[in-house]
Amino acid sequence: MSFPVLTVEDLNVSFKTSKGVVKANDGISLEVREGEILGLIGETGCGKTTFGKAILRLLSGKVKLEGKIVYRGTDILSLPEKEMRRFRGKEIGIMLQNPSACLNPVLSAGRQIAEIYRYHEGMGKKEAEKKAGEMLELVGISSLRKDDYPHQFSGGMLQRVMVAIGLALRPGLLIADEPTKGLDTDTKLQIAELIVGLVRKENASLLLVTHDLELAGRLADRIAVMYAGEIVEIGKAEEVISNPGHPYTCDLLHSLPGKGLKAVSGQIPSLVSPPSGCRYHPRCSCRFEACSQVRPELLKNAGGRFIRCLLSGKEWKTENAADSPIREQPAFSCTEEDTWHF
Ligand SMILES: Nc1ncnc2c1ncn2[C@@H]1O[C@H](COP(=O)(O)OP(=O)(O)OP(=O)(O)O)[C@@H](O)[C@H]1O
Ligand code: NI
Repeated sequence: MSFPVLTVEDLNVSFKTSKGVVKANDGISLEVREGEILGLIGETGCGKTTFGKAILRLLSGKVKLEGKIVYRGTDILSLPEKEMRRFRGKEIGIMLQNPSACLNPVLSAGRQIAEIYRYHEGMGKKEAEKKAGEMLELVGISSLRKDDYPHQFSGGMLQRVMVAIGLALRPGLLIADEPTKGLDTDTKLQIAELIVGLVRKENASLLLVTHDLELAGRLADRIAVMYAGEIVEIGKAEEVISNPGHPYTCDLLHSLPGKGLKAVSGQIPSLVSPPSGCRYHPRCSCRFEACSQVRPELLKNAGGRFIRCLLSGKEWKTENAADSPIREQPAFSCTEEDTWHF
């Protein structure tokens, strides 16, 4: 098994807001391994972008970060800001959501890429522009368009520019936050395949943040499922998709167009005061009494899958019966006859 390049341990991220403290990431632990594509999925507001940005310390506002983030031996949370600026893009690249907001509207695409080489690698103007042109070609844009401004590109083309920026310094890990959002189906797949192809060619790793489970199922090696600031399941992509271990993953699968389009019922929970016990219990069709009282841990099962659900644990306890399990529950199983394939 390949070794982890990024290890996140017990990451807590909270924002102080007028409505209270938002715990956007609550005890997240996961690793991204060398050469792997890890899909991070979950509904809107569950904390995916917060997680991606926390890795590169890009969060702003009244934010508190606790835990450990280590990339190839570098403890990111204790790097001085000056070193952090060198680290971003060079060691870990990031493509943030919404290219038109990330790109500078008054600089040409080529110039924005060239600036990266000038800043990080001290290249002269000519050389940096030549490299920028090569990078554009690599992502499928003619270098003849290097002097075009962001508004002259289509949505798909702008995403290609973002890919060029994210990979300009050949980082070992790329974080791509919803890189296909707002694109039509064909373009979506083209962009996702472009990113995956380039990452694989470099033997780099990819953290693919998306709420598109189908895309993650198709392209990722492993999938991590997030719910209300927590990871509820991590496992091999084909296993998570063919046999979801958490009721939430199962419900997400049923919400896909080809699988019934049954939206996950109930409300997305508040991250200021999340539900007690298992955070998914108010929406879970498999819940039993203990689910509202006992907070399940993320436990590894015999198949190497991590699942945070009382139904997948062998024994569980409630506050009232601290010493003995009240009863054994059958393991959760997703009620779907045909198997899932992407
Ligand atoms: N700078 C901030 N200040 C205050 N709250 C924030 C900030 N950034 C994010 N949040 C809150 O943290 C929670 C998680 O947001 P986040 O953007 O990480 O979710 P997400 O899973 O990426 O959602 P989406 O799929 O919509 O992009 C939300 O409740 C959001 O309102
Ligand atoms: Ni997001």
